[in-house]
Amino acid sequence: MDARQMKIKAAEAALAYVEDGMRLGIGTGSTAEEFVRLLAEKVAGGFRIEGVPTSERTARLCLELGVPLKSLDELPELDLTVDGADEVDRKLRLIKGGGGALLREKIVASASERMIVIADESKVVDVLGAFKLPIEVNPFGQFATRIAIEKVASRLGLTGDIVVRASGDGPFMTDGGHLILDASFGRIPDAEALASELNAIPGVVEHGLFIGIATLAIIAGPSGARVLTAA
Ligand SMILES: O=C(CO)[C@H](O)[C@H](O)COP(=O)(O)O
Repeated sequence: MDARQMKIKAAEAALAYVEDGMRLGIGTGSTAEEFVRLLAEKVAGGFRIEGVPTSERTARLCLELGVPLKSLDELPELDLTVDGADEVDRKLRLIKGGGGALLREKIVASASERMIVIADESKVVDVLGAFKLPIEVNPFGQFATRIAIEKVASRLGLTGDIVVRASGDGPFMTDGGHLILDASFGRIPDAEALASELNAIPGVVEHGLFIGIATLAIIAGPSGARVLTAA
């Protein structure tokens, strides 16, 4: 089974949790896009859902494939969000934001009763942090914000480069008009402490640590999909 087939397997398994009439948060990234494709087939067959996309990219795909969309303001309470992740640990703590959509992803998932993560085995880790932690920051005062992040990291014993994410010739801009700083901290032994320290920095809009948000993960490997619940 190749990488794409594993993503499809995880997406298929997640679809079994989606019920007719649900208000559904729809994630961003290549795994979430497999989910959108499968969902679109069900919708074409008469299945009714109302979707809230977590990015402009996902919104475009949904519209192209006929998945009905609403804004989060129209549907501020959702039944379920299905989304990918860059890392997931055994307590279902996540790093997200590889696709730069972490702010909307976190808002949508937090407005949902449940969040199901879909991923392949390569995303499961013992300790978060091998994937660079995306931190979304306001462009205003970005250097001051970076210094504040470095100070917080150093207090927690974390070091490593913090780099502005690029896109083409310029910086990558999120759907909300912010920058992403990718922090190469390596292993993050206390994700809760880092999350709350980052939340306290005014220029930090959001960060990619999702703690206490995911309720279930569907992890696909070469022999099929398995369900991961918080240890
Ligand atoms: O957080 C995300 C986007 O902001 C994605 O869900 C994450 O990057 C995983 O993407 P993929 O399924 O392509 O590996």
